Amino acid sequence: MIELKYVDKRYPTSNALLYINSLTIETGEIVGILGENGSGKTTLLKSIMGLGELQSGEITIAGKPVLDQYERMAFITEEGSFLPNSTPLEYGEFLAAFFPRFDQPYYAELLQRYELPIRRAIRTFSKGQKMKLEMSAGLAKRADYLLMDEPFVGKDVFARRDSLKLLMSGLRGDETVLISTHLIDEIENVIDRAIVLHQGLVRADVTIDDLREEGKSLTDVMLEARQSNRHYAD
Ligand SMILES: Nc1ncnc2c1ncn2[C@@H]1O[C@H](COP(=O)(O)OP(=O)(O)OP(=O)(O)O)[C@@H](O)[C@H]1O
Repeated sequence: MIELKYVDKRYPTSNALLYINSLTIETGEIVGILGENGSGKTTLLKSIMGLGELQSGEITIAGKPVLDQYERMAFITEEGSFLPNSTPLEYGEFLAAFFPRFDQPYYAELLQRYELPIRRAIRTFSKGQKMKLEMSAGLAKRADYLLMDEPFVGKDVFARRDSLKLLMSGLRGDETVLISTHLIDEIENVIDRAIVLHQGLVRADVTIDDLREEGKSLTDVMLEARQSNRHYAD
């Protein structure tokens, strides 16, 4: 379970803020973090990962501070956490040294499944190949908490479907997953719950089951979140 209480995050060089009074993500939930550019998605994921200091508030993972749970977490971002001059093989060795749970046979299996050249420097990979590598590494960490920041951005529709399939087929099923994305249509059938941020505040928090019962789509929720902001701003 991920719990945020009175989280206040600001940057010294901008007016941007993230403020979350109370938010609980249950174990095993797959949650979409949605919102316009600059709404705070990355800031939220980074804060949960313990990257950057909070002004106030507390974030716990299974009741413990984030930094105590680091080896149970994987952060998958478009920027990539790999070492560009290394090869996938070297990167795997590096990860195995740092993450006791790192599953090298599974990593090798994923690299093979995605036909990645294991002995070539990662910097020479295409964007799609880098993302597949990043996801393979993230999944092979056998993490309990997977945080993914815009994993599908900049990819053509086929690469996006591939990435989504890779993600879903690689899960054990009991992981807690947070995915920030702008791809509402792609994600709707994958997530259990959607959290919509706007200007650093949670504007909507809905389960997909409830949405379906109400006959609404995620696009409707996004629009409502934006309109509620207009009233708020007025
Ligand atoms: N290091 C930083 N220093 C100053 N301001 C920052 C920093 N990082 C983010 N911000 C600001 O915080 C706000 C939220 O940014 P964030 O990257 O969390 O948004 P996002 O929802 O992930 O956006 P996008 O969809 O464009 O990736 C923005 O106004 C951004 O300019």
